[in-house]
Amino acid sequence: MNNRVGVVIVAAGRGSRMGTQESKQFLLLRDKPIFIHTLEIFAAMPEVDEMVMVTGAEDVERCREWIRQYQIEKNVQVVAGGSERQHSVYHGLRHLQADWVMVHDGVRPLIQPELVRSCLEAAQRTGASVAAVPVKDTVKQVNGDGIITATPDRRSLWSIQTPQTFRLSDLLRAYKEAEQAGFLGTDDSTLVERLGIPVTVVQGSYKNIKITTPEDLDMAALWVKTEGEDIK
Ligand SMILES: Nc1ccn([C@@H]2O[C@H](COP(=O)(O)OP(=O)(O)OP(=O)(O)O)[C@@H](O)[C@H]2O)c(=O)n1
Ligand SMILES: C[C@](O)(CO)[C@H](O)COP(=O)(O)O
Repeated sequence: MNNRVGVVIVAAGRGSRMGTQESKQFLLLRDKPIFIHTLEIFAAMPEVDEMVMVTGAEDVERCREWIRQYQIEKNVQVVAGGSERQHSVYHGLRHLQADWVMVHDGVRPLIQPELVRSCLEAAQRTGASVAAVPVKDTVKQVNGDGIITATPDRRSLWSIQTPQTFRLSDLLRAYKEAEQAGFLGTDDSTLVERLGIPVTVVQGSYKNIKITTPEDLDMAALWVKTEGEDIK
């Protein structure tokens, strides 16, 4: 069966909104670097056949060392990324031979294996999937003068997370076409949507946060799995 699953973990950003000197993916969450929590979840899953981690060129060696130190269960290729998330993902994809690819942010360490499995199952059933949660707040569109111009119907709005799961061939084509068109998106799905491929939304978790600003790290520290205690 052609169902081999590859995972690309992107962790090549600078974390400018976190405001720390150290890139946020290397900050300690409880006792270990954020990205190690993320790798451990995917590496422990039998469904995952290949793993690639993308990081800054200057961080490749220390990431390999951390991966050895924390005895990550699977072989993880560590490769250099680019100046935008989109470039980093594209670099990572080129190192996979799998049939399916799950792209996940290294700074979403609270991902749970059950959600990863739901995303994979949905993608293999429908062709493509993203994890997402319904928006809880009222969302406004605001113009450059700070004036509200529209209030979209919240019932159709979802906050998009990762994992984002696709056929590797579709995602490579989406990335190639976006690059040729000079199109830059903030997630992987946007590039696949441009090809007219339907993408299924999988109900994610409000705890699957992207650690972006300092208060996110505080929340994650409260929620992170500790000995004998689950974060669900
Ligand atoms: N050139 C980049 C930019 C981002 N990412 C990764 O994409 C994920 C989501 O990006 P974001 O939270 O925006 O991270 P940063 O770009 O690091 O944050 P900021 O925008 O605050 O600088 C992170 O795991 C980040 O490391 C990446 O691999 N390569
Ligand atoms: C892919 C993503 O996690 C979906 O929410 C997100 O778009 C990437 O982070 P950024 O802050 O938009 O760069």
